[in-house]
Amino acid sequence: MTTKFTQQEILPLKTDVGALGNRINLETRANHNKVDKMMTLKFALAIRDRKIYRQGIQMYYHIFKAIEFSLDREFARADSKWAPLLKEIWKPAIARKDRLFQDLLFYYGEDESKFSNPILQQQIDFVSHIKKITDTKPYLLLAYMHVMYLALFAGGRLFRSKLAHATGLFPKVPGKTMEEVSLQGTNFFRFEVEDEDALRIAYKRDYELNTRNNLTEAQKLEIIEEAKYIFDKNADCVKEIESHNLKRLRSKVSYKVAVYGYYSILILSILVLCYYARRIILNF
Ligand code: HEM
Repeated sequence: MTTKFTQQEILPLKTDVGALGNRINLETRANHNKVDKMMTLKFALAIRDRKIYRQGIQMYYHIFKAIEFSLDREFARADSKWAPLLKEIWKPAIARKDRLFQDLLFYYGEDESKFSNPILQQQIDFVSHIKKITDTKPYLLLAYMHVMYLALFAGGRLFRSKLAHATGLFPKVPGKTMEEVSLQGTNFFRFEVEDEDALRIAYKRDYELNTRNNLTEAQKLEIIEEAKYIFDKNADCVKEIESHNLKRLRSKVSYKVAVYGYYSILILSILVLCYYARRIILNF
């Protein structure tokens, strides 16, 4: 992509409250701030531990896979009223499912069976919600197309710069530099285009052009409500990963306590037995 757009020419000003994207941002500010604070903390931990990091991107794999499945399903419907509008906005370079798949293969040692289906309940519920709700109301995909994909150009960029310095995340691979290895595990945050900003602006422009006059006010309000739900579900899924890890850690600790406890009691009993046996023998 070579075209350079100037932001002022193409995009609605942030103060333009008629633009659906701006309305979503305004109405979800509190939800965004909550998820932003939570994820900044969790991300700092995740990039120190490969296992936690891959759980995080696995969650996003399932979410983006469900969105892109639902988009493709709509595009394939010959009689779809919404497919032409959605196609005007959608850009194949923005798709994330396949890139996350590549990252996950890297982190799970090429074993697809370890991540192909969600196992945590919040993720299972969110995925089934996305597929179901967009089946009957395809225009709700517009909430996902704004919230999930534009996040990549804002918070996603911050994540990418932090990832570049997260050397502990990447394994040492003989014959490869750390930079080469890190490229294999960070496809999610990169776009295969010449000019990433041009992609973002074209996407936002087409979103605005196609949503301003082609939706009823009631549909716009539903999209805004769905956007709030998306932020809240993101937070729920992150919280669930944390409590899942805590549970596993606790069960490991209690297992150790149980095992060590058993051996300690055994050794103590042997010592007590020896002590009394010695006393009995000495008394004879
Ligand atoms: C550590 C986590 C995050 C940080 C630091 C962060 C940061 C940011 C920043 C700096 C902006 C630009 C604000 C502006 O231009 O006025 C932004 C916008 C945005 N973020 Fe986040 N964000 C985070 C997480 C998320 C998540 C998890 C989502 C979605 C689930 C999200 C969705 C969005 C959206 C939709 C926008 C508006 C983009 C646009 O209109 O172009 N963010 N974020």
